[in-house]
Amino acid sequence: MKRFYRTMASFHKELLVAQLAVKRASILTKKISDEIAAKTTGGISKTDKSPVTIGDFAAQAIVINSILKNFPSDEVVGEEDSDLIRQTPGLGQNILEHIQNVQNEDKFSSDVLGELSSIDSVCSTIDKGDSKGGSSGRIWALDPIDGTKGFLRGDQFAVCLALIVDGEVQLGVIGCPNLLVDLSNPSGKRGGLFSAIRGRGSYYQNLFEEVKPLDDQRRIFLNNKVSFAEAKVCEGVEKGHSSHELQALIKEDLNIVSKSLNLDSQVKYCALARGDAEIYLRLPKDVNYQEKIWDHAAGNVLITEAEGVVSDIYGNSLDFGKGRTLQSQGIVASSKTLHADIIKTIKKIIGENGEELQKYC
Ligand SMILES: Nc1ncnc2c1ncn2[C@@H]1O[C@H](COP(=O)(O)OS(=O)(=O)O)[C@@H](OP(=O)(O)O)[C@H]1O
Ligand SMILES: [Mg+2]
Ligand SMILES: [Mg+2]
Ligand SMILES: [Mg+2]
Repeated sequence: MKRFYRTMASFHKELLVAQLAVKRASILTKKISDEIAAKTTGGISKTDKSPVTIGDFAAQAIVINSILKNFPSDEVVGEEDSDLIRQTPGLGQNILEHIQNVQNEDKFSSDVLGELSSIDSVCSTIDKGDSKGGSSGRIWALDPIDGTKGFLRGDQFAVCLALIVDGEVQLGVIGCPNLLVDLSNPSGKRGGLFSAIRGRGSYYQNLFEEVKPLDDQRRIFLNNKVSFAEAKVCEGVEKGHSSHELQALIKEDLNIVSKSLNLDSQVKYCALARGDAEIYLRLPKDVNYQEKIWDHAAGNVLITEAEGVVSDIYGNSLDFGKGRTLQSQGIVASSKTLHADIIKTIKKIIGENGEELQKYC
């Protein structure tokens, strides 16, 4: 019965809510990103020393409020919590002001998304992202700003939202406020909205235009006609998030000659899905690091629905039903035609079961 429900589900309402909420959060974060680029604002450190900004908190509040207004029984796995806001004088007021500004600017979406009007409701909404995840029920995975380090540099970042049903990602929406519409035109327009529904395909439209029905958006695919000699690779920017050393060895072994595209956040998945590159390598920098589900859920369905493949570094598909983390190592996403050879090369370098992996971490 569950399987029947899944194949019949269209997720139309979920998609509309997700797209409008991601767009609203993207307008807000883009404004802050531009202020950061102009050096008028900055970030704060969490207890684990990773960065967080008013943008992360405000975006999480907006998106969770929108989801729970429409689907009150759903759960959310969100990256942030409100502890720091409650401990820092003035922070809550600052976040609320940003939220209210975007609600005014984006007023016509308020019928669907609702509005937040107090610091208390902002904090309690952020804390509703505390689901433990798991393999049953409807659970949204939210990264309000993925690539916070990129965001703080004025580079790439993304607002990422996915719906996981019974452990399987069914829908993903990613807003990329700083992504060029055309990578070959650096002074051109920016802003991409990427959406995918399992069984329906992956789609793209300009982020800052009115959200269109899927059929009026551009259907996108990975480039499946490219050899390693022509292939372009996406890698992260931060050397602490993936092993650039090991990635260089893999590229060398596969005779990949083109210069990598270094992009923060799930924008890497979006670049592949749009055909800007064919391979995404994320080899672990720490053997014990567990990737978070919100860092990969939306990108996962975007790639598979664009006729690509995503796996861990051993070629196994990713399991989004294990909790708040993926209990696997690293990520390899690529065109179908290239994936098996990439995994073969990785195993040749690190060993069939990663016996040599530690050397590169
Ligand atoms: N050690 C380690 N290994 C792997 N990943 C880590 C690690 N530490 C942090 N993170 C997560 O990386 C998320 C950002 O990933 P990016 O793809 O933007 O990184 S990068 O492009 O390589 O710089 C980042 O997400 P955000 O916090 O949302 O920015 C983290 O969840
Ligand atoms: Mg973070
Ligand atoms: Mg992230
Ligand atoms: Mg984040």
